[in-house]
Amino acid sequence: MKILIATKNIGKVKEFQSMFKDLGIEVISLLDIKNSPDVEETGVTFEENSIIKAEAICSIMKIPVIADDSGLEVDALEGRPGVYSARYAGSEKSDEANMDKVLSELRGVAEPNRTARFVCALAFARPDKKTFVVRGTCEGEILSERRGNEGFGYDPIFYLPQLECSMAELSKEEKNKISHRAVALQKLKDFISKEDMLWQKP
Ligand SMILES: O=c1nc[nH]c2c1ncn2[C@H]1C[C@H](O)[C@@H](COP(=O)(O)OP(=O)(O)OP(=O)(O)O)O1
Ligand SMILES: [Mg+2]
Repeated sequence: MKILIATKNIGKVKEFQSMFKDLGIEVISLLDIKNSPDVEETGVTFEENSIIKAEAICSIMKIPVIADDSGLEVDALEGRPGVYSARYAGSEKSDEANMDKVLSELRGVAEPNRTARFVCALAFARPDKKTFVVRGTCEGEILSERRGNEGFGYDPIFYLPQLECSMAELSKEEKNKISHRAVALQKLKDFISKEDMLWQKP
């Protein structure tokens, strides 16, 4: 079985591949499809954007699609960069420039006020069915400099107090146990298996 993830972010694709491996499900993405469209993220919430991306690609491809809209919410910045996380420092979508911008905006902010969370909305769109959307979060703090080389995006500046390391210091397997994406995907799996049980009722 194959599932299409409506994303062009290689970091997300690798995490989904790893998280679906145990189910024997092969993950493909928009990076495997020639001339796949860029869907504009016009929503104001993660949920809205994930639904827009999933439904746009589902209506073109006519197969079930999962889309991920995710980002970083920093409390001292009133929730920014939020849904603008990917384009925070400009439309060219640079992880390095985005991290630099958050670090400089938080310069001088003391540790107890550097709380933040990663948020992930996953929308599951299917032809002729109602789209289902879930949210997962992961709480942490913003470091004052980068730590670690794993993961992608804002991982090097995101500190996990319980684990006493940054998200970029975790292996892929460790990140996929605790991340916002893993929490959301578990909710989606629960939904899909419940639905399966309903179908199987005599
Ligand atoms: O686990 C994560 N670890 C670190 N950073 C993360 C993570 N998850 C999302 N992020 C950041 C990356 C990007 O700045 C934004 C997502 O933006 P978002 O529009 O959902 O994704 P994207 O434009 O890279 O790819 P696409 O829209 O094709 O799925 O949040
Ligand atoms: Mg995007």
